Amino acid sequence: MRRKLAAGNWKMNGDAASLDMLDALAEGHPGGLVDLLICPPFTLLGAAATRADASLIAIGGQDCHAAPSGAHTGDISAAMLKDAGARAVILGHSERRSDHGETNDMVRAKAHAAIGAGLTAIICVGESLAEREAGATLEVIGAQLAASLPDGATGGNTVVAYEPCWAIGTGLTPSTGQIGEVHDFIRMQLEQRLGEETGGAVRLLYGGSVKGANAAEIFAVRNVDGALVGGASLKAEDFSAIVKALEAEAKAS
Ligand SMILES: O=C[C@H](O)COP(=O)(O)O
Repeated sequence: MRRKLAAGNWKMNGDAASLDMLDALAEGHPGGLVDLLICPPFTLLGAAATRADASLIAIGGQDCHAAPSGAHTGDISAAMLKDAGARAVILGHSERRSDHGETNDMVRAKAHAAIGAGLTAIICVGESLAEREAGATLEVIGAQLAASLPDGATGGNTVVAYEPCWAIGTGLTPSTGQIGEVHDFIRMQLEQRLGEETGGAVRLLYGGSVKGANAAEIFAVRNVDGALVGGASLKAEDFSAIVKALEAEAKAS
């Protein structure tokens, strides 16, 4: 049985006052029915980890460098994330792929660094609108997954997030049928590559305009084990509505 995971990606948002949401989130969800992860910007990571220390909320980074240390101005290593209190790191988000030209090979190298440092690697994949309209979604996702997935991936060290680029921050979401098709496909690819047991243990998150209003129907889709949430993870109230829907699904399944 895969534990469900609600992960929040604050992207380039938030300041010290934003950390108050961690207290509210912990207070609203004390039971540990699902896993909770918040990924603030690097500047808030240490403070967030300290603030969340007494709660069941894990803190994660939004990126790391593939090298363990060295002359890489402006970058952060996986070990530095770990040292600051992170337990996971998002890798290959479409905004990193488009803003910074990150390739599948780079994502895979970063994932090896993350796992080596004891972090869970959250590998993001997703098609553009043009790719979906061209009927190439599964081909694109399959290629990204094959080349980005780290060697030695397990349910313990790797999570895969499906985030269609056209659904991120737009208010648009794929139909539940479209989400199910991609998640079933990713599950099949994972089982083929890692074996049924290990491939079946890797959690699959959906990301892209998840809100309290659409969370329940998305979480009911087979092979959706939770969400990677952007905008709606900044406020405790918004994120909590999503977590409640995931808790309800966890209870039902
Ligand atoms: O990492 C999160 C995703 O990019 C989703 O962002 P969003 O919930 O603001 O659409």
